[in-house]
Amino acid sequence: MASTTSNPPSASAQQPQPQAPVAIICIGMAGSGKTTFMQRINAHLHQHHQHHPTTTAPPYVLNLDPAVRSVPFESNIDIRDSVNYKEVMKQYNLGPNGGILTSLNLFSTKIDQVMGLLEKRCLPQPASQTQQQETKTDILPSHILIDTPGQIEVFVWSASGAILLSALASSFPTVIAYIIDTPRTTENTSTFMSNMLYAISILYKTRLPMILVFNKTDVKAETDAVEWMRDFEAFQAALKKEEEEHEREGSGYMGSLLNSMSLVLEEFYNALSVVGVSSMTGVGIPLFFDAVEAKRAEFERDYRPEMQRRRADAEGMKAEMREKEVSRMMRDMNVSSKAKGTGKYAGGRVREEPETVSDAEAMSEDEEGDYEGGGGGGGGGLVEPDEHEEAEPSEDAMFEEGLKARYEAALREQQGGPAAAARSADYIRRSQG
Ligand SMILES: Nc1nc2c(ncn2[C@@H]2O[C@H](COP(=O)(O)OP(=O)(O)OP(=O)(O)O)[C@@H](O)[C@H]2O)c(=O)[nH]1
Repeated sequence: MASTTSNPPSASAQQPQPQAPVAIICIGMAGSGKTTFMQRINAHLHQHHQHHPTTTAPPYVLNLDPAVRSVPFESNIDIRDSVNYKEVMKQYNLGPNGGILTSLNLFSTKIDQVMGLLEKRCLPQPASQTQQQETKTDILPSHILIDTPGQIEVFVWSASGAILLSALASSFPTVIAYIIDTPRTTENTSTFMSNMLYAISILYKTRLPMILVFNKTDVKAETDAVEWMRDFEAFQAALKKEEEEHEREGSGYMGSLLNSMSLVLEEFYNALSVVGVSSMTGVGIPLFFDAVEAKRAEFERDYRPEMQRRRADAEGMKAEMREKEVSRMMRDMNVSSKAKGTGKYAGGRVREEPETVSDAEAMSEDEEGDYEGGGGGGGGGLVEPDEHEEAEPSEDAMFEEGLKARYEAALREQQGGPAAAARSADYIRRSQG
């Protein structure tokens, strides 16, 4: 397991300024201590900045919890500045969760502005702009801290959450800090397992590197949790002990499920960094920043190429569809060229255009004679009306219509280039009326 609990104290202070700051998204169940943790890491980075004012910048902070009454830290971007959660609840007649979700949806429609601001403040600007501000020596923040609503599912499983996360991860190395209330989670093995399964679902949904932050270690150390993760036999022993202590009826099913889960989850545990912290006292915070640095490297190494691959796949699928359209058009054009004289229809009659009124009259008389059938009239030139000839005009019309539709479709496909995020944002904007 990639536990960082035995790592040396933070080296982040001595590290050179990275190109792009790492975005730390704090996710945790209500009461896990997420906000206190945010406050603590924010204070840690501010303190670091005070010690190295010429080489470091304070973190850039975002609050995405619309329902929080007051945050004990200053945010550079606060969802509450653009969305009034209470008003949203009233206006849309929603409960607390619906209010948070709708507020996030409304906020995500501003994702372009948010990202524009973030990139302006946290990424090196093009030379022309920096030259204009030559007098200022801009030191960029090395961390972007993001607080999220305690209603995890509202953030992680909503379209707006996905939009915000994917927009962030496409501009910055992004890491999830999953905050866990250690005393509560290690109360028993089933609570522990439930929390781990929840963390897994977040990991697989967001597909971002994750650090498990066992908080409140001043109340209870994270050692039990770490042992249960490292050694499934230790977990199974704890489970057995619980069963004996409580003489649980029908615990056989639960017991064997938890046993099996502990084996299955080994792979998942290996992918995680684990740190024990106390947001109250600050113990373990430097270790957390070490874990962030490790995850930043992991993001660049594994996640970014994977993200780019997924994007290329999506683009590839679009290109494949376009390719199919083109080949269908080419096939149709081939048929058309045959129809116009190179294929089996080439022998068909080609109607000459009349040049004068008398020509036209003569031609129409000829035609009448032709189509009247019977042996009379026309002297030797009588031709049976060709079925194809009858069908030809409508086939042409159909072809042209189909071609037009396909051109339009191809055009739409080409113009449908905006990022999925922007499209979804637009969808949300429209659905909000
Ligand atoms: N002893 C101890 N208490 C903590 C620690 N971190 C947070 N708490 C307490 O846990 C409670 C919840 O903390 P919050 O930071 O409000 O938790 P939250 O996850 O942001 O909660 P929501 O705002 O409801 O999402 C508060 O009473 C904190 O004082 C810690 O490290 N040690």
